[in-house]
Amino acid sequence: MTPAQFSSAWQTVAAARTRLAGCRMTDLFAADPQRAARLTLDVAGLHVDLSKHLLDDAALAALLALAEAAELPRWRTALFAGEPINNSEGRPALHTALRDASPEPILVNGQDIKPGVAAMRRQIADLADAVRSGRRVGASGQRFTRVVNLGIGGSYWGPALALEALHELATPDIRIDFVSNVDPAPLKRLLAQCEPERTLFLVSSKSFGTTETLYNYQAARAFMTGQLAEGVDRHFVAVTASPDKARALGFAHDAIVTFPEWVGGRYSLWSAIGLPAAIGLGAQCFAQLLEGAAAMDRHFLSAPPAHNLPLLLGLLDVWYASFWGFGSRALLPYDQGLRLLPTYVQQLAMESDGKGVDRDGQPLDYPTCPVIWGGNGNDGEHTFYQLLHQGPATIPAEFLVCTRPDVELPGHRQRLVAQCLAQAEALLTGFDAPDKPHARCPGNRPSTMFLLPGMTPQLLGALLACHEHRTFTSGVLWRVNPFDQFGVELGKRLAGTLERELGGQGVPGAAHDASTAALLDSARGRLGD
Ligand SMILES: O=P(O)(O)OC[C@H]1O[C@](O)(CO)[C@@H](O)[C@@H]1O
Repeated sequence: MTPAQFSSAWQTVAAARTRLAGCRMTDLFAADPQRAARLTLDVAGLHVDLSKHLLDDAALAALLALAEAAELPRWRTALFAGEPINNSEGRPALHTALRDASPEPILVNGQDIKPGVAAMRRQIADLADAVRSGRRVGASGQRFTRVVNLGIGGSYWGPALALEALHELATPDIRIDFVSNVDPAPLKRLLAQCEPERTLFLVSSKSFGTTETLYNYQAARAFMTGQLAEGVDRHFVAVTASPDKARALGFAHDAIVTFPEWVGGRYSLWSAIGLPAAIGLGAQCFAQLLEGAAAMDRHFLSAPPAHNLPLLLGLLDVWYASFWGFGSRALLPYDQGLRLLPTYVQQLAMESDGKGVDRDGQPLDYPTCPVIWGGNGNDGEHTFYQLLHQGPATIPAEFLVCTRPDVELPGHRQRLVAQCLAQAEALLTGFDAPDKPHARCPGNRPSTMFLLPGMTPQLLGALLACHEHRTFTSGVLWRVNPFDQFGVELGKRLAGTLERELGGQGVPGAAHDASTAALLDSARGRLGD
């Protein structure tokens, strides 16, 4: 791609946007009876309707041309081949290799990584089986009935989401808990409830340098040391890409499960970070999750662009954020088990594409990642949908509902599906009330609809991989590096300084703005009480 080609393709999309300024989606449907069918895809078990979007064929063609001009096919090949596309950190982003069952080698620095991946998968399966079967027990010989994952961000959301989404498949014999943040209350409450002899802690951190996780580890370790006469080590396993740091904290070689540095934190569910899910759901179920993701990988690699689900979703994300100026996107699962999906995607998309400079550090002159937000769709109807329907801003919505047989509580699922479909219809068609402006819904608000036939490990894997690849697609079009996250570092550094100051230590060179200095003084007095 030359900058001129890219810029010309960008201008063509901008012109399409200008042309569609007053377009009504209902007119697009009226002009093309096949629109719904043409813009609905069935991929890896996901049935996805993309027809309710502010997009006609010419605009779609312009977006597809922009993807070509941004060299999306070349970047996609580079992603899967393990090229160091995370250029600021000089490494590949090979989450796809974690679920690739093909025999072809993938070389990183001249070495085939596949045997290492296979060994990690065996280690995950062995540990999960050992805990579930009671082969691995605590210091007093008792089976583990509770596993506590200490980890945050990517070392938390993925396994927590998988366990909630697939709760029907989880063993009732082992309770899996997560403690992520450094707020003392959740860990204290959990420690008060747990039976130390039957509790296993997983200390999950790619870097093994994340303060929240290390604080929680130290507290949990101190608690267990006070409770058990001996054998505390048997109750802690480190899951990390930095085994040296775990060893430095006293973890023995056989108490460390490692995964490769080239797995990004927010892409790490498929690695040993998925261990809580493998223990709760079983190794076979975990393997099926990876199979589903691999099916989406194959689709993303091989489907023609106009029928490629993650690619089209990524294009729509760019279309709305950069060309229409829509500043947020709502994820609305009508499924209690997918309660954490918006948060998971929030980290995935916002930490990946929330950038203001391109891969080479040059400032961008267009908006990139919108704010991703959302929550359970049915609860949302009674909480924030008012703003979706009548607020002044357009917020593209993404609905998801499972259409499995209505047998759990007769009538409930049918009603749930009806409500989900109704909201998308209402956003599209709106409601005219000439004499009552406060009752008028403008409509013409875009949405995507995902129908899933149920919730299985394969479907969940495909869904999450779809979000990964759409995030990658939009990142390529925005020309950002989706695999670093330097923006989170500044706050961590400042917190280190403030923490020492709150503790009464002087920090040479520390200087604060007047507001922070005053707050520091107030807080210092109160913390000391
Ligand atoms: O797994 P780690 O290294 O503890 O990091 C936790 C999270 O912190 C982040 O680095 C952001 O601070 C995320 O990218 C990551 O998922």
